[in-house]
Amino acid sequence: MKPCANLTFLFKELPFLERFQAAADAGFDAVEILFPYDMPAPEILDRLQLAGLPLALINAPPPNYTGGPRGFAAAPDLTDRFRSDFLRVMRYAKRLKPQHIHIMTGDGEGDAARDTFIANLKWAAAEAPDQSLTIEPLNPTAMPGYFLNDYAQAADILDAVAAPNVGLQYDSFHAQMIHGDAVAVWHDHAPRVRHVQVGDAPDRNTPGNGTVDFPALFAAIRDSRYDGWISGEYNPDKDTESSLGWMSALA
Ligand SMILES: O=C(O)C(=O)[C@H](O)CO
Ligand SMILES: [Mg+2]
Repeated sequence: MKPCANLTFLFKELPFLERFQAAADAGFDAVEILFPYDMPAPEILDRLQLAGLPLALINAPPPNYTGGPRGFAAAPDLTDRFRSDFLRVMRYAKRLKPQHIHIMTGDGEGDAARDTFIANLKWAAAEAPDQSLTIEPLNPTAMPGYFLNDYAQAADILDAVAAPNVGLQYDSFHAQMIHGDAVAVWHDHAPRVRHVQVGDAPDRNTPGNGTVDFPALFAAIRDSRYDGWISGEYNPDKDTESSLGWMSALA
C-alpha cells in the first residue's frame, strides 16, 4: 500500500510550493492536488521533479475554479461548459501527467442529472482513453446539494458508463458519513476502486481520532490486493507531522 499526500490538506504549515519536498521527506511516494489551476503548470512540474514524486490526482472542475460550483458534469444545461473545461483540464494534465483525474459532478438531482453525468463520462472516457478518470461520492453534510452522494449511486453510474478508464474514488471520511461504516463500503465496492483517500469522521480529521475503524479498513484494503495510492486527505488535528501515524499501517 503506497502513501500519497494531498497537498491541499497536508503540510499547510508551509507555502504551497514547499509542500512537495516536505511530503517526500516525510516518506510519501506521491502527492495529489485538488485544484492546481491557480499555479502555472511548469512551476508544479518543477517541484514534482525536484522532490522526485509523481502526481497521483487532480480534480476536474473548471480550471478557473475559485470557490464557484464544484463541477458541471451532471448539469443538464451545461454540457458544452463541461466539455470545454474538460479539454482545458486535459491540456493541463498533458504537462503534469496525473495518474487520475477526479470528475466532479456539481449540484443536482434526479434522472436528468444522472443521464447527463453518464453521457459526459462516456464522452470524457472516449476523449481521453489513456487517462484514468474517477468519480467520488461526497457526503451531504460536507457538500449539501452535490449530485453524487452515495456509493450505490456511484456503482450504478459506473455500470452504465462501462468504460475501462472510469472508476471509483473511495474516501473513508465520505464513506463513513454517508453509510455509517467505511469498512462495509470498502467490502461492497473494492473491485471498482482506483484511488483511495483517508480521513476520519465526522470532522475529516487525523485518521485514528474519529469513528472510522482504520485497523479494520487497512486490513480490508490489504486483503483485497488494492495496489493504488492511499492518500491522506484530512485536516491534521495538530501539525501535519504528528498526524502521520496512519502511514505505518501501510508498510
Ligand atoms: O472532498 C473530497 O473528499 C474530495 O476528494 C474532492 O476532490 C474535493 O474537492
Ligand atoms: Mg476525497
